[in-house]
Amino acid sequence: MTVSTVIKTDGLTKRFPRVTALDRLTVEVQPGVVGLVGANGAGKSTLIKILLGLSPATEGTGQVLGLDIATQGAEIRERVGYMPEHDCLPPDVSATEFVVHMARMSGLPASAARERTADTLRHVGLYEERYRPMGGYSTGMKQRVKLAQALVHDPQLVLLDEPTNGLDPVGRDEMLGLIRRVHTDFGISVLVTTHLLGELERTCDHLVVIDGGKLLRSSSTASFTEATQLLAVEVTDHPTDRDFDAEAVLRERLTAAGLTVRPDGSRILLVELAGDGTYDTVRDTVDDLGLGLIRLEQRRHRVAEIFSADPGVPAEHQPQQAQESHESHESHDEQAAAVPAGGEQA
Ligand SMILES: Nc1ncnc2c1ncn2[C@@H]1O[C@H](COP(=O)(O)OP(=O)(O)OP(=O)(O)O)[C@@H](O)[C@H]1O
Repeated sequence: MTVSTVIKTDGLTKRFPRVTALDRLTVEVQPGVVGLVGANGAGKSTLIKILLGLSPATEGTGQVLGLDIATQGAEIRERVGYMPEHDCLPPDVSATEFVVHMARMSGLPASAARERTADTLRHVGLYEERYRPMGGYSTGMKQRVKLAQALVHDPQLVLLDEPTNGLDPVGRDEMLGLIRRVHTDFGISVLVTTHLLGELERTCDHLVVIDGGKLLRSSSTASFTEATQLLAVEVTDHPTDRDFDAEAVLRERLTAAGLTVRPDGSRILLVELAGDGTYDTVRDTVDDLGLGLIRLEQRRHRVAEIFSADPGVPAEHQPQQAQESHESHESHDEQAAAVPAGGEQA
C-alpha cells in the first residue's frame, strides 16, 4: 500500500445467511473521485458499511486512510464523511440544526460547529431554506443536506451512497458538479456509488466495477472509455431530392470504396477505420453525393460494455444505461456516444 492509498481491501468477504454480498474483494483506491459501479444488489452499500467499521467482514482485511477497518472504526469515522443512500433526515428540524448536531457529534466545539455548518450549507447551495424544517424540502435539497453533514467535520474522504437518487437530470448534474468540487476545491477524496453509468464516466477519475460482490475491473475512467476503431458518420438529407435515401446510398458507395460499414439506428453509419485515409474517403464520398456532414467522429467505449462483454453477468445485473440516456438532457453528441461499439443501443 502506498502512503497515499485511501482504501485497500484484501479478500474482503461478507456472507449473509442467504447471500454472499462481497466475495473475496481485493482492491486499492488512490486519492481522487472514484466511482463504485454495480447494479442493484452488487454489494456497494455493504462495502461502504464495512469500510466505515459499522459492519464486520466475514473474512478478509481492509484499511481506510491506513486505519484497520476491524479495529479502528471510530478513528476511521472521525476522518471520513458518509452520505447514506436512504432518507434519514428528521422532518421537524431545520438543516442548520441537523448539520450543527452532526458537527457536534463529530467532536467540533459549539462555535466551530455553527461556523462550519453555515459554510458547508452555503457550499452545497442551501441558503434561506436552511432555517426551515426539512420535512418540507425537495429531494434535491435533502440530498444537499445529506452531503453537507458528510462534509461538515472536514473529512479526508467521503463515501457517498447513490447521491443522485431521486433527482431529475438538472438536479443530477448539479449534484455531480458539487461532488467534483468537493475534490477540486477542498482536496477531499470521494468514493461515490451509483448504478447510472453515464454519471460516473463524466465525474470520476477512476472506476471500481463490482458484480455479485466480486471485482470485475478497477482502472482509470479514461481506460474504460478509450477510442474504438469505428467512425460514426451522420449526413444531412439530400438538398433537393426528397426520395433520396442518403444513408443507403452512402453505405453502398463506402462499401464499394472498400470500407466496412453497418448502420447504427436509422441515421448513423458505423465505418471501420482502415488507416488515416478513411476520413478522407468518407468526406469525399459525402461531398460527391451532394450531402452535408453532420457528424464524423471516432466512437468511444462505454463503461456499460464491461457488463455486456462478460457472459457471467446476467441481464438483471446490468446497471442502468438506457433509462439514464432517455431521462438525461445530454447533448446530441453525448447521446450518440451512449451507443456501444457493438452497435446496439445499451
Ligand atoms: N443486512 C442484510 N441481511 C441480509 N442480506 C443483506 C443485508 N444487506 C444486504 N444484503 C444483501 O446483500 C446483497 C448486496 O446488497 P447491497 O445493499 O450491498 O447492494 P448494493 O450494490 O448497495 O445495491 P443497492 O443499490 O440496491 O443498495 C443483496 O443481495 C442484499 O439483498
